[in-house]
Amino acid sequence: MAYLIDKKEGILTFTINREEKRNAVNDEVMDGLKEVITYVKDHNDVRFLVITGAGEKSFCSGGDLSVFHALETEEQAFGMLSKMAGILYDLATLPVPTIALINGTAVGGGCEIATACDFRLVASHAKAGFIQGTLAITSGWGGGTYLFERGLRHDRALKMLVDAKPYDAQTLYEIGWAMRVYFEGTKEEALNDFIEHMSKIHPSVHQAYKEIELRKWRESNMYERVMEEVRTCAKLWESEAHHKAVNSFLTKAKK
Ligand SMILES: CC[C@@H](C(=O)O)C(=O)SCCNC(=O)CCNC(=O)[C@H](O)C(C)(C)COP(=O)(O)OP(=O)(O)OC[C@H]1O[C@@H](n2cnc3c(N)ncnc32)[C@H](O)[C@@H]1OP(=O)(O)O
Repeated sequence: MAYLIDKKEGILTFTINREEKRNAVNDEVMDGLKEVITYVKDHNDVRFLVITGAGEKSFCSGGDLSVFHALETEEQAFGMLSKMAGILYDLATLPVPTIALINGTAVGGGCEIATACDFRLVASHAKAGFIQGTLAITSGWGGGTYLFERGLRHDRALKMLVDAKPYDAQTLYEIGWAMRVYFEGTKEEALNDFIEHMSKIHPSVHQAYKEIELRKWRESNMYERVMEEVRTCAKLWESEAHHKAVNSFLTKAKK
């Protein structure tokens, strides 16, 4: 199975389970993520939604290029990008705190998933970056739009996007993208430590604080802004430069 779902004591954990592909996102992962988000929306027994990746190497390496490389035109790319952008918008607007438990490398769309979450807990060996620029595209799942909403200094957020390279955990903490870096123990221990105090607060309080942020997003047309980001990426997607870069990654991997 491309993903695992676990629910214990109000913590719903979604694990991308494609270690051999560095937890790249395919349609099955997208559909699984949609399923858990819908569950959280429709039930009141979830206090925290946690997203993580299987193994220690990777949180998520973004879209599965071996699958999505088949999408050639702007229109075809828009279909895939807008599907995942819609899922991440639903994730970002959930009424419960969401936590990206970053157990390893988070690049491309993986960095977007993490940025759509409220909190980013990062393993000290992990790296993260919006590497889409190296493929001659921008972020296309809304991640750029979320990054500018996450309170990082504007120059740091913009640099992270235009650098298009993975940053180490210390740098991610210094620029304000990572909330905490964990150095020892398991990721589960790091998570438990992180939510210990929050768990004691009544869920209605968490919900009320999240609503404050969501009100601001609705007023500033957040959904429309995310979809504009998707359109921009879809336009770049059909360029020769993009297809050449992806082809080069896929053929390099096979050598
Ligand atoms: C499509 C949406 C778009 C968006 O809107 O954001 C994106 O997500 S674009 C970004 C797509 N992602 C990438 O470009 C990252 C590609 N991967 C890597 O750079 C590296 O794999 C890594 C994540 C830094 C890990 O490096 P390493 O540990 O050295 O592993 P390998 O490179 O050897 O990979 C092992 C294995 O996994 C396959 N793989 C990795 N990432 C992807 C991917 N995103 N899509 C498909 N396959 C991927 C890689 O090809 C290797 O496969 P095999 O050769 O068959 O073992």
